[in-house]
Amino acid sequence: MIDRFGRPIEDLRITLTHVCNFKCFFCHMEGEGDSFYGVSRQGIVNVAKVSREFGVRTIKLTGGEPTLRRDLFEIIGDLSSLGFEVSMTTNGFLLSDLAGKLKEAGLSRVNVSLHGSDRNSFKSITGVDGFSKVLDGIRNAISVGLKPVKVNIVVTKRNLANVEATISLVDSLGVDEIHLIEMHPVGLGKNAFDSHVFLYDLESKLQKISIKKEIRSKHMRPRYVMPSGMVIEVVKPYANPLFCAGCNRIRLTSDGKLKTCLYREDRTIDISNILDKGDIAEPMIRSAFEIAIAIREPNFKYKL
Ligand SMILES: Nc1nc2c(ncn2[C@@H]2O[C@H](COP(=O)(O)OP(=O)(O)OP(=O)(O)O)[C@@H](O)[C@H]2O)c(=O)[nH]1
Ligand code: SF4
Ligand code: SF4
Repeated sequence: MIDRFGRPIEDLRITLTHVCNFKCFFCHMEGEGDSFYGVSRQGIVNVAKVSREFGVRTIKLTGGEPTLRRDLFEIIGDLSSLGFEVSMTTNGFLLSDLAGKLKEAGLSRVNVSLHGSDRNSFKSITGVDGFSKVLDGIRNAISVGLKPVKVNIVVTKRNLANVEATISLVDSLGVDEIHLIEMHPVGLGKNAFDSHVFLYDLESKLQKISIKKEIRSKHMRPRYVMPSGMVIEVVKPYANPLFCAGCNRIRLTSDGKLKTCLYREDRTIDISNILDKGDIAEPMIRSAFEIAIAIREPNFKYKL
């Protein structure tokens, strides 16, 4: 089903928890408030089932750090048996132990964040001495057959100087794709732009060394195919009307709201009280989806 701006809803992004074992200075917590533990397993299943009727086919699990959610394997199992492609975005700290079990549970693919090319740069951004553990996690994700394995690099003034080294390192690990991400100036108050970097310069370098350019329908993201075959996707989500024009997602927040846009607190529908309430849950969730599609709009728009 499409919204008033011709955009289908195909992807459900679920915040499983706000708990995290890292302290990245740019963390936007999916633009949500302070609820720590996400909605119940049954509530998630109910929302997912209804979302299928509206066209959702893929589910992204996020946080906080989703691997800290105790019933993660059960939730992945439920969602993949409903026929969804289930992927997860993680900081990778626990992946060296968990990748095999996640794959067995039904996870298709994984995005792992790696914001530095060495122990110190990694620690200065995440607040945790976890560089080699995350590298092990990435290697393990590849070896158990999660595919594609993508690595997220949020580019800021703190790591700009070693982004190219991080890209080379990631390429040498055999990763399928990199997301080069422009920092969201969200939730950082008046310091929001202190560390912000535009990606134009990096992108023009990629353009020169790539062997092919593609545009992904999701968020109209440009993708550059490197000589090794690895793809680098440039994610410029802020003040980018093209990005919003290709937005195909809806969110379930950790406190049980359907959220139509990352940036819009006023475009949410609170379904926390009915999410797992037996027979009334599904019809009520269905109405919430209808409302969500009716009020959904691109956050950044061209003014013609
Ligand atoms: N504005 C905005 N930014 C988003 C949205 N979804 C993802 N992003 C940005 O994209 C980055 C990468 O997100 P991921 O969760 O790793 O991946 P994904 O965007 O779901 O994409 P795939 O896994 O490639 O399908 C995030 O850190 C955000 O900066 C969205 O709906 N709106
Ligand atoms: S790992 Fe993700 S959720 Fe955790 S602090 Fe960093 S950006 Fe936030
Ligand atoms: S409409 Fe909102 S959620 Fe969608 S891409 Fe734009 S800012 Fe992100």
